[in-house]
Amino acid sequence: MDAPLLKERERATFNVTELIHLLNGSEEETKRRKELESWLYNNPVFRQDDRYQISREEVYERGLQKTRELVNLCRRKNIKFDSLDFARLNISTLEELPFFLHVIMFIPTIRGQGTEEQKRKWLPLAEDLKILGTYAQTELGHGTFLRGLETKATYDVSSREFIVNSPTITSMKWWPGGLGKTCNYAVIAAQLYTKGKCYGIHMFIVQLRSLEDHKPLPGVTIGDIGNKYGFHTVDNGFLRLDNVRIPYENMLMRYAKACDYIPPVNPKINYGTMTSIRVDLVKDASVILAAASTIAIRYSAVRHQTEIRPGEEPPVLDYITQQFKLFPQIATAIAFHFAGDYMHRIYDKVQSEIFDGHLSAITELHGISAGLKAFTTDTSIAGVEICRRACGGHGYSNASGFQRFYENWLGSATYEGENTVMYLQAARYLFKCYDNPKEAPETMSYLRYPQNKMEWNVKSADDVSNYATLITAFEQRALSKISSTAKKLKNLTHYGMNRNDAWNAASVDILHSIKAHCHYFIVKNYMQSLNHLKMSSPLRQVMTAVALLYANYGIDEHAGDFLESGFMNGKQINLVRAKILQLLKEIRVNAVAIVDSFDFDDRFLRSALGAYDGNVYNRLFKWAKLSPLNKTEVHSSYKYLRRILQSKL
Ligand SMILES: CCCCCCCC/C=C\CCCC(=O)SCCNC(=O)CCNC(=O)[C@H](O)C(C)(C)COP(=O)(O)OP(=O)(O)OC[C@H]1O[C@@H](n2cnc3c(N)ncnc32)[C@H](O)[C@@H]1OP(=O)(O)O
Ligand SMILES: Cc1cc2nc3c(=O)[nH]c(=O)nc-3n(C[C@H](O)[C@H](O)[C@H](O)COP(=O)(O)OP(=O)(O)OC[C@H]3O[C@@H](n4cnc5c(N)ncnc54)[C@H](O)[C@@H]3O)c2cc1C
Repeated sequence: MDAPLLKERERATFNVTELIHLLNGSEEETKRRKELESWLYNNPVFRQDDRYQISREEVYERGLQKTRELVNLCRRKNIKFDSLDFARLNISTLEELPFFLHVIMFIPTIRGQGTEEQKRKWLPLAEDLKILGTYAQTELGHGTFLRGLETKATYDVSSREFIVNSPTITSMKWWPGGLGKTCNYAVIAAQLYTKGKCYGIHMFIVQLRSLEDHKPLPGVTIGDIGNKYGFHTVDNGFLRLDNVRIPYENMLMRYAKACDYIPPVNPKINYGTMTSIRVDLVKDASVILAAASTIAIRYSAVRHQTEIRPGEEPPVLDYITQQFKLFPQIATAIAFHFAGDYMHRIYDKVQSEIFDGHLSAITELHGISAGLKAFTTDTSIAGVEICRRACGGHGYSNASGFQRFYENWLGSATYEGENTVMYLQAARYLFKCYDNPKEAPETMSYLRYPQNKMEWNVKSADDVSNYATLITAFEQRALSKISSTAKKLKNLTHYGMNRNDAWNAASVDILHSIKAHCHYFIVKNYMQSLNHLKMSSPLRQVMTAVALLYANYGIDEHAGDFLESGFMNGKQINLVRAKILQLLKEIRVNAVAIVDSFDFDDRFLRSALGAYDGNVYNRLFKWAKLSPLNKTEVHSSYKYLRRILQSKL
């Protein structure tokens, strides 16, 4: 163990194990998670970290090898795909496997939208991996605008079949994970046509490849869409269907019937699978940012550079600017951890209502999950990059471990709902509640009260250490944005603009409003979660400092909003900034211990900079020697170099 990290750990003022169990939910949860991880990481197939030295094809092949090992493990240990245990295993693999769409979207869509008969037929096949499916909704021409999707499923009454067709090049399915080479089935989103009338998007189970030799079936043109920023193990694919016939029973009909069409009670119930992933992405944002913070903090405690006082080369973690970069990332990761817990609670509650036939809450769930998905993924993507940059040159090396997180996580601003679109969807719900405050859910209860002007009763740095005053600050900032935007929308329509054009004209203000609302919700949920949790006083002192940092940092980051709302003045902003510096100093002694509490296995981080023992430089050198260029002392391309060296200019 590198001495600096040892010293850092000895200085901690709280019990790391207590925080590990708190973040995991309990000691039993911690034990179970570590047991699952050990099964995974003790398998050499999962220890391959030479992924940047092999080709895309080899990376894909490794992905299938890992899939095989994961599936065998699940079978040996009787771990079901819809279990919490599998979810833990999945995040430990960073869900990079070619078949993960099968688990996170194909099966859930059948489970959520199939009739009992359809579930009896398809779920055993899917859960036993007799078939491998993906979720094929996005097309070359449309990903966001689902009502604009062009794939057609036309009901042929005479044969009791659907004819599924890609009428144009833009109607080709494009992006679905595992579609290119892995999956032999898909749930296809298509416009349902019956008796000459279009009834909108419905989901259809379509076989794409032979179960005998995996060759594409007649009428199916299919393949990989090529290299991307990340998810190199995943064969995101394209699919063109040329009048492929499927049985009537292959349309998922829990909520709608095709023959003599019966519409779903709420047409958006077909969008339910996307909502479930958005809910997961909130917690994933916490995991990704916590992993990046772990790497950056441990490295910053080991990396000594330049001088504060002559003759002393301190760990870069002693620089206040380094603390100002990194400690808010730790705080954000914990804030999003609690937001993810909240999202899962709400999701489970609404899901049980839906299964009882009450669909009213799906709009609220959509409004909340769309906003938090956008807010937490945007923020965590930026946070990972802050962590990487804080590690200087070695942060730029693949040996740092950042690229694996960053390249996969970058996509979260786009997949499962492009973030701007998700913000605007959440805003649509927020402004509806603003106009009808009595219908506002608990997360928007502040809209119910008269918007009386308030001033922040803050006179000293101590006042910005009070959860209630901080929550009020974020509430007033959000209210100020929402009410001024609502006024703008009203004026636009008052002077003759129609509602849609007014919405578009005010959409930048609308974006600011929903982001302010999400920020308020995260702060409030974070602080209320800590208040409800039992913990020792040393740990509560640390967690309080981190939560206060999250809130005060948020005020400083958006000071203009808080001043514009008239709720705060310049003097109070300076009190906030003073508080931030005081909190950085307070957190410094525990920084390494806090990231130790995230409890990431080195084999998950795969980082020469963030390994638990802090043995950075030997790990960097060992990693560099793996470079394919170092297989020989003189590279075979020397022949070109020699000509360059011998050529005359
Ligand atoms: C690295 C570690 C972790 C990695 C983890 C990786 C996991 C995932 C990785 C990859 C998988 C990615 C899979 C995909 O990307 S699948 C495809 C995702 N696609 C989308 O999300 C499409 C986004 N577009 C839409 O959802 C819709 O087009 C829309 C933007 C919502 C608009 O829909 P529409 O035009 O029909 O609706 P309107 O705007 O006219 O009206 C909105 C009303 O509908 C209600 N609504 C909309 N969506 C929903 C929903 N999902 N649930 C419930 N209700 C919904 C909305 O509330 C409005 O209701 P109102 O009452 O106001 O009319
Ligand atoms: C890694 C990855 C994996 C994926 N996996 C799958 C999968 O398994 N299955 C699947 O079906 N799809 C998948 N997708 C596709 C993904 O869901 C879509 O790319 C996503 O929904 C965005 O749609 P789009 O590409 O059409 O973007 P667009 O909507 O075309 O976005 C382009 C720009 O237009 C803006 N814009 C669009 N509409 C509006 C609006 N109404 N108001 C304001 N601005 C707007 C957006 O903000 C954005 O800036 C995946 C994508 C990625 C990157």
